[in-house]
Amino acid sequence: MIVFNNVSKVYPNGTKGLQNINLTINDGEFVAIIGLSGAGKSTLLRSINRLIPITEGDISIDGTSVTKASKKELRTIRRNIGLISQTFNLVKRSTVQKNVLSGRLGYYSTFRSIFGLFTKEDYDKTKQALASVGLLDKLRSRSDELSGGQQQRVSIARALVQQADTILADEPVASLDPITSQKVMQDLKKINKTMNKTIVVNIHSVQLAREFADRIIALKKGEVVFDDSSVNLTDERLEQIYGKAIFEEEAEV
Ligand SMILES: Nc1ncnc2c1ncn2[C@@H]1O[C@H](COP(=O)(O)OP(=O)(O)OP(=O)(O)O)[C@@H](O)[C@H]1O
Repeated sequence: MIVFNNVSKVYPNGTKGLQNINLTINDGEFVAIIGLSGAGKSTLLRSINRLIPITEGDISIDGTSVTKASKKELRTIRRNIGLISQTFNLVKRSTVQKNVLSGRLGYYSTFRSIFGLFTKEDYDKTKQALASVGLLDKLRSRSDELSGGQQQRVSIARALVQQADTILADEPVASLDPITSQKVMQDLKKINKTMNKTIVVNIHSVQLAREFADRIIALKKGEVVFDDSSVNLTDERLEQIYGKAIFEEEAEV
């Protein structure tokens, strides 16, 4: 369970990224965060694993404060949170196998990680994870030989071998075509349902948010302006979040 308690973030230049956020994300939920560019989606998502430090309030996971965690505690917290981003963050010249294996690094001391001393179990887990995103046949391919959608699925596999309970996905489909976006979202949904992982995804597409998320949280200027089941995201609420322009844009598509 992820709990935001009166959380605010003011960037050093004075920009308010988040304003007094109170939220509870339960285990196994699939949550989409929507809102205009600059609304605070990335700030919210990246504050969960303290990639962005908050300036007020507290964020806790299963009762442990992320905000107050020591370096060592933070390492353990981060091991339990997979992060998927728009740019996939793969080592492009490395094989798919090596990229996925790197998800195991959080379990090892620096020494072992430098020398890549992985166990048979690590290799088996890598295969399983790649199979679950339909990419086992790419095990030995170089990552930059894969399409964008395949690379994103490799990054999902890396999060899976990490055996994290929570997966944060920051615009995971922003650079993918509509069909590939659907496939990646389906993979995330499958992981959510079959492995009971908590998924929090920042997404610009309201349509995909509605289709895949159980719960939608909308931000506007750093504040939560909608937090409800996807089915309750009516046109009226959408207009409050995005303004009238959203309907004009949808009509153009
Ligand atoms: N490092 C930073 N320094 C100063 N201001 C920042 C910084 N990062 C983000 N901001 C500001 O904080 C606000 C929230 O930004 P954030 O990136 O969280 O929005 P977002 O909803 O994820 O936007 P997008 O959809 O464009 O990614 C914006 O006004 C942004 O300009």
